[in-house]
Amino acid sequence: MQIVWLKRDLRVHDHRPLTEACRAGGPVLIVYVIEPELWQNGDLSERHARFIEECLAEMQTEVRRLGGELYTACTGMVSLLEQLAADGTPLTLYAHEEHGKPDTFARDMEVRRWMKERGFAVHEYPSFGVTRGLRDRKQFDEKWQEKMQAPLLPVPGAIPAPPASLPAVVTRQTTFPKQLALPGETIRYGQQGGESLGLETLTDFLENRFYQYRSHLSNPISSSTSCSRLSPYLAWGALSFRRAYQESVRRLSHLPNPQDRRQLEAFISRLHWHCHFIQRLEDEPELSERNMNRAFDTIRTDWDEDAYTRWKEGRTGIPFIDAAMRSLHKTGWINFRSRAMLVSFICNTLLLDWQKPAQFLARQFLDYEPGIHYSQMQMQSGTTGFNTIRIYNPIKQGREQDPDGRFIRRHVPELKEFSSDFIHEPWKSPAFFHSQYCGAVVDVMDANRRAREVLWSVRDSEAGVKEAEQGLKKHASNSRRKEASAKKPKPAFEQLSLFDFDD
Ligand SMILES: Cc1cc2nc3c(=O)[nH]c(=O)nc-3n(C[C@H](O)[C@H](O)[C@H](O)COP(=O)(O)OP(=O)(O)OC[C@H]3O[C@@H](n4cnc5c(N)ncnc54)[C@H](O)[C@@H]3O)c2cc1C
Repeated sequence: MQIVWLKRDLRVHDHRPLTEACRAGGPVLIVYVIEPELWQNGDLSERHARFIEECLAEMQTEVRRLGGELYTACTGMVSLLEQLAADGTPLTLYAHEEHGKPDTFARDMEVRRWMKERGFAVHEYPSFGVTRGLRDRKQFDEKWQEKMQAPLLPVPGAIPAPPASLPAVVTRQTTFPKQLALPGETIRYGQQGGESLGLETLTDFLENRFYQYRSHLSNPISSSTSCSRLSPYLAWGALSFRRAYQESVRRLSHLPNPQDRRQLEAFISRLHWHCHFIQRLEDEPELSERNMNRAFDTIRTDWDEDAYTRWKEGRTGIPFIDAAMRSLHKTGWINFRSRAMLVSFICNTLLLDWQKPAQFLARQFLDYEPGIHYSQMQMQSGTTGFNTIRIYNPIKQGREQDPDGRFIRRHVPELKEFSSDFIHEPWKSPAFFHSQYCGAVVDVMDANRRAREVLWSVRDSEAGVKEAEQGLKKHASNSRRKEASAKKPKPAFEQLSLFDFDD
């Protein structure tokens, strides 16, 4: 029996495991395994499950049209394999590589061991531009290009029927069992899953929406349409990453206007970053559980549950922070700048450790992708030791990105009546005490000053510098390494310039 093990690849086009399993002949079992242990690991939530269900429902229709069947099974993967092989049926497994935290790595190793011990073959294929077992980070770009240039695979012409009898745990349902009791709520105004919506989003972006991509990247309102909004489709594999890249490059080749080209080039460079950051976690999955630069282990040892709760609930009393958090609750998406600012606030301004906030944000981001997420958490809280330390002033950010306070008024109704003069610092208004809005959890200027001292003293310490050199060697891009070796003067304690997002 050929088994196509679906993971973060919920589509039928450009799907190598599906293509190869169909070519091999014999019955094909296409299965999405809902592994309760992984779903309880703290990063996954109800909104992810809904999005996956929507992807699976559409995929099932397509698979049936081609003669096959799609199943789900709620159990551990090894347990499923045991049940499938119980009657002596030989198994062959086809899957994409998954780039996750130590738990998915451990699970994959267990599956491989189990299959090998029984003489069953496992065929694993790269998911996008990340290379498993990359020996030298300098080879990353070349290997990325190779993968991106490979031709797209068509949807199989026909999918062989599934085996006649299957264990009871395998079902045709594409919904998650209620008893999993996943954390979080469904999204009220979010994106929906499915391959056709992923493709539609790509086409719409490349035809109509990319013209202001770079210019509006950090605006909290206009970025929601000027950004591609491809992230959940890429994260759950409802859209082939290679296809997104190839179609973007094709579109670029037909753009004569340099201004338009710059916008689209900025987008394409982010597709490269996608894999660059995921490669970090692939090379060192423990980065989801500890500081990259261990010198930072000596700080952020105190915990403030009250401040953490207020941050999670969008009740810090800092309007731009609260608007970003509440918007994220409702939609499952905020732009890069807002994500970075939320992390800077909790981990730098309030000096709390990044791990609990990382898990909380993972559950909120519909596009949760472990490799990007944990690499960015470490970058934004300064714990890589080789990236610029970014300590945002959310009041200044609010004035710059939301000058008239439209975004704030939309998400923080307590401030609806405040004029633009006071919307970013409502406590300065004589009317503040009549409002229902909470007082600020911290004096941002004082707290940021303290954070700078603490973070830079660790970064500049002997241990901090030594660790940073190792991290740079192992994880930084070629351009970042060259930049460091050119011994540029250390950046001043300033806000990040708009496009200085390089690793
Ligand atoms: C703390 C933090 C956590 C993040 N967690 C995630 C996450 O879990 N999943 C995720 O997809 N992105 C994450 N990002 C990166 C980025 O914010 C989102 O990719 C982007 O906002 C998604 O919207 P979009 O698809 O419209 O992006 P666009 O700007 O249109 O970019 C297109 C694609 O490029 C990739 N990309 C864009 N920006 C980055 C970046 N800075 N680093 C790596 N890849 C990038 C994504 O795949 C994105 O879908 C995080 C950023 C921060 C600061």
